[in-house]
Amino acid sequence: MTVHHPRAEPDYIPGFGNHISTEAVAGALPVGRNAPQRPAFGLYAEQLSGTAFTAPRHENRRSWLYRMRPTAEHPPYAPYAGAPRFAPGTADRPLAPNRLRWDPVAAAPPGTDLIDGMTTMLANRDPADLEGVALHVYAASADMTHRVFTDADGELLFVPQAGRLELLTELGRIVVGPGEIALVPRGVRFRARLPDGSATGYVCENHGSLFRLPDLGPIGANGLANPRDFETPVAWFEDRDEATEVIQKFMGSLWTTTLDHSPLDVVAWHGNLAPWRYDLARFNTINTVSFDHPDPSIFTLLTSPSDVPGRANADFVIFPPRWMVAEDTFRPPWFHRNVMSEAMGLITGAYDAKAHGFAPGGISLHNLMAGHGPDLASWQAASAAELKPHKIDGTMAFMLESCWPYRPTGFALDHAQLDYDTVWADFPKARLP
Ligand SMILES: O=C(O)Cc1cc(O)ccc1O
Ligand SMILES: [Fe+2]
Repeated sequence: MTVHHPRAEPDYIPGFGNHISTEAVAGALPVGRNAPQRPAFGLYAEQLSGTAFTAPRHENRRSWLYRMRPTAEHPPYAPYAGAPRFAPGTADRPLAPNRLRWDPVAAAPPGTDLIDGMTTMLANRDPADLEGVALHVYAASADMTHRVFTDADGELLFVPQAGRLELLTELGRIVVGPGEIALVPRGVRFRARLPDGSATGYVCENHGSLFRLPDLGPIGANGLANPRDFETPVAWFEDRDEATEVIQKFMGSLWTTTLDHSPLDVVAWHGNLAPWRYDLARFNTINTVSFDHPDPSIFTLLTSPSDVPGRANADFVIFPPRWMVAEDTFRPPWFHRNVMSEAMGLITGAYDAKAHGFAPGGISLHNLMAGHGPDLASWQAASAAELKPHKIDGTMAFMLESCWPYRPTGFALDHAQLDYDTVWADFPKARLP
């Protein structure tokens, strides 16, 4: 399919991982081959690989880009001195087995763009391992104008909490707001504009195998996130011969170089490695209609498998509005200890296991084997509740669950809530007969 796109607003092509062909200028895409001797208009053909060349066909992801200048044409990168809270490395202190929770980060001072407004909170594994994830939060108040960002360390999953982001990427433009998510593949350059003047949210950075839709097993062929609800932008480019800084995250550090043009100059592309956005309201939530609280894997939207079957490098899980109907059941999340490590964020509303202290924009961390579950107030309320059908509404939380324990950054350790353990204090002792 070739999509021509003359309109000013971004346009999108539906489907997850599809093979797409899109050109912003008619005739820019070669027909029947990827690298003709002379691409149309003097464009440069460039392959962007998201998986190894030899990955099995069903996992193989790559796109061919037709651009005004090759990416290879750039001066050396030097260390970037800005964004002091972005990718500083995790704290060089023993990792305590404590549960941690954070309030939302403060609003951005004026003039803070998305990159300088990023704060890395949690990370596991080294990006060079090609495994693990990091969780960042952002608070931005200014557009990125003459600079772009690219992450060699992994794909970026944006989870806006307030304010929309317009992501102008090499492969097209995406507008994403609270209640939606967007993914920018590893290595794709982009800049972010703020249509609402400011924006806060989360970024899940995945160093491991690409996020994919989970297998559905006995659920069947449909359900959870359906492939057709993912939207990939059509080709778009800017022809701008102005100095443009490129900030790159590479092996856990930030680097900078400056081009004499915008690298968002991809006039056409084809392939199955591309950015996308997804509206969380499209998630087909499945849950019990009898009794007991199912494992939260029932809410998996995306999974990044590890080499161990069934043990995810990272699962991106959401807790959407839903009816609770279970009979003779303690309905909120149960008390548990998990071999997986759980980082959570809250986009809006309240989370049913935490009556107080977990605010939209906040984060909680329950690393492997940390005892956690409902706080005292939630436990009391749910233990006494009349079990009629009840709609949990106006809420959206997410979990980035990983088989690798998370390490907080120094900033995160220094800003954690001091009293989180007390939410599980003073549970009444069981009374035996
Ligand atoms: O800890 C949490 O709040 C996340 C979670 C939710 C749930 O419904 C079951 C298990 C679980 O870890
Ligand atoms: Fe949990």
